[in-house]
Amino acid sequence: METVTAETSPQPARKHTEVAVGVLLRESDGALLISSRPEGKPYAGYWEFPGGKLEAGETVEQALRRELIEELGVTIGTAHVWKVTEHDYPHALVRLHWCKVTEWSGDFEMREGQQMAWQQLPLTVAPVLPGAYPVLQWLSEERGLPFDAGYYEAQQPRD
Ligand SMILES: Nc1nc2c([nH]c(=O)n2[C@@H]2O[C@H](COP(=O)(O)OP(=O)(O)OP(=O)(O)O)[C@@H](O)[C@H]2O)c(=O)[nH]1
Repeated sequence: METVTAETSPQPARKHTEVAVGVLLRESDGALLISSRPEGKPYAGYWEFPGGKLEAGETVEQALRRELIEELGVTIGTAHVWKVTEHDYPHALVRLHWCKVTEWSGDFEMREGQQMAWQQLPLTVAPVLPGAYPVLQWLSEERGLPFDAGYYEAQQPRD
């Protein structure tokens, strides 16, 4: 009888987790809103763009609007998907739907005990979630700024 080992047995395809992410841009100076991941989540303390997973039946825009109310207390205006990326983490295979957001109302409140920062590029907060690097690269290119993934990699915690 053939022995099937963990290495040779077929792996079921991993299902994508769909995530809506907002790139909030401040009109006065083009700063980006970055927030830290709350305690209790994978990658707690890492900096990311605010957002979260789509719930059943939601569009990306609906999920993003809900998440930003839940996390930050602000209600966004219209949001359209700008880019879509994928990232394979040990805890999940995520598909990130990135939306630029220039209009919102309400005062920022850190409803999950996280921190937020308005930042120019390159970011000075660390560490940053690796799944956000492609967007940092595109935003840098739009602004005619260099992008160096090594700068962000060097700030990742080591085992
Ligand atoms: N919000 C956000 N998530 C990101 C970014 N980059 C990135 O790889 N992700 C990944 O996308 C997933 C988002 O899930 P989440 O845990 O923040 O979502 P959520 O708030 O709905 O979580 P929960 O319902 O499990 O509490 C995580 O696996 C996270 O690692 C980013 O810039 N922003």
